[in-house]
Amino acid sequence: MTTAREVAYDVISAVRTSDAYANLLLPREIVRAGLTPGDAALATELTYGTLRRMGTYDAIIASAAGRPAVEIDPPVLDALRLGAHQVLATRVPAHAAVNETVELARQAAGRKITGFANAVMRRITERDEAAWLTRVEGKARSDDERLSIRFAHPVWVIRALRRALAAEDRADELHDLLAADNAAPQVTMTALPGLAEIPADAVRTTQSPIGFRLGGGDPERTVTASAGRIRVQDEGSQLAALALSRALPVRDGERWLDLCAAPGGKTAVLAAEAHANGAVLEANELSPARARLVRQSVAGVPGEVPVSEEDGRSRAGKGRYDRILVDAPCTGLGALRRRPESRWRKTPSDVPELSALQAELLAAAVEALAPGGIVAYVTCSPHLAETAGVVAEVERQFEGRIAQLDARAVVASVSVSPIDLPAQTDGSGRAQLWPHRHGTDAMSITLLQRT
Ligand SMILES: C[S@@+](CC[C@H](N)C(=O)[O-])C[C@H]1O[C@@H](n2cnc3c(N)ncnc32)[C@H](O)[C@@H]1O
Repeated sequence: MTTAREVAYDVISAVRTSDAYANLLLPREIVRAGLTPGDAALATELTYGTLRRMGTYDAIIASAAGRPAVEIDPPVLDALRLGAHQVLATRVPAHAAVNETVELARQAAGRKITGFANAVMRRITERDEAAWLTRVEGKARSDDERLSIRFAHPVWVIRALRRALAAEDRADELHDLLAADNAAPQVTMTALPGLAEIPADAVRTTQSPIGFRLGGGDPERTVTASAGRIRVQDEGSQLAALALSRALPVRDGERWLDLCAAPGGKTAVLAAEAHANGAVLEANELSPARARLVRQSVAGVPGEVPVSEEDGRSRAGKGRYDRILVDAPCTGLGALRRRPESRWRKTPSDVPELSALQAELLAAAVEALAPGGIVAYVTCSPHLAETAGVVAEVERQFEGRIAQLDARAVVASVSVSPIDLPAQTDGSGRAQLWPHRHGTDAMSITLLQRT
């Protein structure tokens, strides 16, 4: 029988050895192991917690082992990371965590490693997390490196997040943001507008008018029972889709396009909004496998949403549209809570490549707008190169032909209760959502209108 710890270990190993995504692999492994709901929750906490805080644990393990983490045999290091997480951040009894870790290390690397694994784990149990942090932070060479160890974010990500907060004069919120990135997000759901009701016993979200959280029970069961009209979706994604559909009153017969649609969460909201307001929606997704997810996502909405499988840069110009969503491929630095390993995988060199593609997708969308049409440029990254930088470049390209709408005012008008969206120091209308401030992914929303 496979235990919760073994499932967590296998997923953590697969993330390292085969670039697996924990959020996709873990649910499959939980089913395969036949874990009870309690053990499934434990496996999830252990996997996500260990992967998120890996940088911190590596510094602690290195100190306890007296050698850099990179010099430890990787399968053994994975076991120690999982062990450190249990000892320092969960209520798993220390002796159980030590024994299990030594056993995992033995299975991975043989008997000869048990003495080492045992010694490192015992040393880790000698201090609590706060004492370890004080000790390992003392070795940092800069303030950013200290933050990097304490909050388990790479230094370049910390700098990018600080700059994005400073762009709205809120750099003092950096610690809150980094802490929020390390907490498990609550499961938020959406009832597609006009097609499903928010359950009476649910807690409504305070910003999105179509969002809620279940008081208890299984979200998947609610989704299935609704025939796809209730979906799991971050509240920020709900606001981003509504910012486009509700920016201006909808005229009958408007044509809408979702240019980078998969897996289709925002497509489903747009499809429901289009259906309710007499507009027609088309969707597009480059990856055929992911385009299938988009088709599934709109299955619960009456009417047809054709889904093409093309490069958005050439697809956009095949029509004239009144509203286009460009929810562009991005670094995902705004969704670190959800994808625990991603912060360690992304590199600064991903940014220029992605921002070049983002600018091309946005330019193609602007080109395809009918007069008066609007494009919502959305990223689940707050990195300024992917947000303000891309928009500034496209504004230069289309000078005199596009105007920026006040996305902050639109999001505020959609929001159920007052929402804290400070002005951007660049004077733009961009709305930036944050995990620590809004409880959402860090979505950036810009609205551009063709004049
Ligand atoms: C951020 S995701 C979109 C999320 C989606 N809007 C949702 O809410 O579920 C970006 C998508 O763009 C797709 N993509 C990447 N390059 C593309 C391109 N050149 N043209 C169209 N889609 C692209 C990716 O496969 C990915 O599915």
